[in-house]
Amino acid sequence: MAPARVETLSSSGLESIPLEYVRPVEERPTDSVLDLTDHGPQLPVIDFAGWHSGDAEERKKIMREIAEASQEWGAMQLLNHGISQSLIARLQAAGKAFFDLPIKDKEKYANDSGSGKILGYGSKLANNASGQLEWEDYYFHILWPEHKRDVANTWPGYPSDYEEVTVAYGREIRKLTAQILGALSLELGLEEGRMERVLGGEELLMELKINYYPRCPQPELALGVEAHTDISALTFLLHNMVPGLQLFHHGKWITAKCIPGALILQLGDQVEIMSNGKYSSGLHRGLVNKEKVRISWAVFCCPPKDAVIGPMKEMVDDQNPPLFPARTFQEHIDYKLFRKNQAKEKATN
Ligand SMILES: Oc1cc(O)c2c(c1)O[C@H](c1ccc(O)c(O)c1)[C@@H](O)[C@H]2O
Ligand SMILES: O=C(O)CCC(=O)C(=O)O
Repeated sequence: MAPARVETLSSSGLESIPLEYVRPVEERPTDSVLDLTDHGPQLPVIDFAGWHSGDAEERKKIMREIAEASQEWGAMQLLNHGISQSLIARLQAAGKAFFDLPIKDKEKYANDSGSGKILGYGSKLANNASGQLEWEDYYFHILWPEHKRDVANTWPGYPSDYEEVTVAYGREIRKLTAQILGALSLELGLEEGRMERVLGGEELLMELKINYYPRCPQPELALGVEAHTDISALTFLLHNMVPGLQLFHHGKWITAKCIPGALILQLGDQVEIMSNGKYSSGLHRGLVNKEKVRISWAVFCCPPKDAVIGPMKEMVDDQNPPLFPARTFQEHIDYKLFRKNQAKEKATN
């Protein structure tokens, strides 16, 4: 049976959400997500404008800021990242046009996430004992490299420019990925191309997940995405200027400000593992609200599934023993997304 779409629930006019969406008390959002008046700590904002200026000092300053944000927050907002705002606007218009289709048309692209087939249109299935669900529907497909994307069978066929704009956006994100991995490598005292090579070089994989968070009648009880760290190496995130992303920082959930033109960069587990904990994979979650639909576009940059990722040898010595076991990316996915071999992992970690 096809899982219930959150959009169907939302548009049915119900006043209270089904029990599966009610989070345990300790997970519920306590602060109002729309209260952005707090003058407390905020996600670092890094201006990338000087990166291409040819000024070596300017580039060093940006690299330092990226490394500091990666240690302190595991996330940052990037301004003047080099991706044109018109391309971003077209990408977002295409994704929104797809989700604006009637549900029956989107169902033609439905995935089978219960069998581990997550490509296509889907909604989260419970993968834990408590059976908790997230208040979102999504579309998930491979973006890069070209030979791994099956546009005809796994990408939205509507709107007609979806493929053109999404491919163009993927190309830009791939360039930015190389720049960020270069900065992170140099800041660890490594050669610029080191981390990109470990992550597969030309075979580095990028996946796009469009998160669609319908209006929720009881946002104080639900979560759009539950608290997690990304399994990827890097995640680049765009959104439709509706607040909702929260980062866990020094024991507190901080709502990311919506900054026009900014791209949010989230560090994932693979970078934390490779750097042996020098960089951190930021814990984050997504809230929902009563008034507005929220949409976000996450590009997950990952190693190929069979790549074995562990702490890089330069990061390990007598004073810095390995903090993580080496394992294939597929093993990491199975453990974190599908909770396979959990008992074994618990016993060995
Ligand atoms: O490469 C990644 C990195 C991630 O951080 C995630 C991902 C893939 O996929 C998750 C996902 C997508 C679709 C589903 O049906 C899932 O059960 C999980 C995604 O949410 C994310 O954490
Ligand atoms: O929508 C967001 O802001 C966060 C999305 C996210 O964390 C995810 O898709 O893994």
